[in-house]
Amino acid sequence: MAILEVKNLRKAFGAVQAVEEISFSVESGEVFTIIGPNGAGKTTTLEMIEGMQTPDGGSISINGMKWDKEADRIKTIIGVQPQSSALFDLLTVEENLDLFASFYPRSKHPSEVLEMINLTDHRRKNVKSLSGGQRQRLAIGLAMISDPQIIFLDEPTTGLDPQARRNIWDIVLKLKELGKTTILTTHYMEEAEKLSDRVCIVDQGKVVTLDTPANLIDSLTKEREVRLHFQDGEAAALETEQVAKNDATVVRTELEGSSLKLWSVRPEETLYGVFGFTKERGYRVEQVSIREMSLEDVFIAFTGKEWRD
Ligand SMILES: Nc1ncnc2c1ncn2[C@@H]1O[C@H](COP(=O)(O)OP(=O)(O)OP(=O)(O)O)[C@@H](O)[C@H]1O
Repeated sequence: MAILEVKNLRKAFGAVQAVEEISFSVESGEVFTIIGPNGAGKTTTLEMIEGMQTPDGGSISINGMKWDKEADRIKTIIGVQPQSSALFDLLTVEENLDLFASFYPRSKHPSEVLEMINLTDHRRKNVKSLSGGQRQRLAIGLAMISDPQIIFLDEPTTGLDPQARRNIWDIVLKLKELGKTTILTTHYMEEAEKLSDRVCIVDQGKVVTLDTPANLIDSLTKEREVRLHFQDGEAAALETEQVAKNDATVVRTELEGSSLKLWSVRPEETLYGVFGFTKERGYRVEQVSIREMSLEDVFIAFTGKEWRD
């Protein structure tokens, strides 16, 4: 069942069309990730769904409810961690959670949230003494305190080191186990690929593609890059390139010194052929790799833009 439905969403700031045409629906229990270049309209889209910006056009339905009619009820089922969170620096972690819990008629017990965000041992620390990753985990905890069904996380891992990022991934996975729906934006492809049930790529205020990470990767060309490095130098690589060029599975080749790159539609078959030849000649190949396509390749293919990490 779709818990969130967004149709033909539009928003301009003066002459800037931040969101031009965004439509998607999110199923209950999904981790749904929006990625896109800087200024693509991700935050504006999230803020409209969260009720913080009014769309110029289009519709938003959250569990069948609309902002103009049932704002109070919508607020009880969503939790928001904005890109820059306002935490009370002079209060402790636990006091921040207690305070936010007091805003809601029903909330989770702060100790339960502390466990989920792995801050139980730090609960008596002042927020100002927390690390960046701990602050971000607390911000997510505050979004979770009302036990919402849908949680919005806007770039929760930006600027964090790899370990702190992984700690946040653990929280997203725990939320999924609890059957919550998570709407995420991120600048890290690895994160989108690892956590998301579906990924929506937006560019210039429009959805350019939307599917599971695996389907998006499969939708790319079937060519894979095969790399070989020859111990016997350039001549061996050159000779092998000539043979590979006549192989029907090889689409194109590139030679760089003793390294040979082959783009193949059936890498395994290509390698059988190549190794048949190198064995016959007694050439030694010291490194072989097949580069798999990633979400980053999908991003580049659909937006024509390089990804920045
Ligand atoms: N309040 C505002 N006033 C004027 N322009 C705005 C405002 N908010 C966003 N914009 C513009 O709208 C466009 C989309 O911005 P938005 O923040 O939604 O993009 P984003 O995809 O979230 O970018 P980033 O990845 O950098 O966070 C940008 O050109 C931005 O400068």
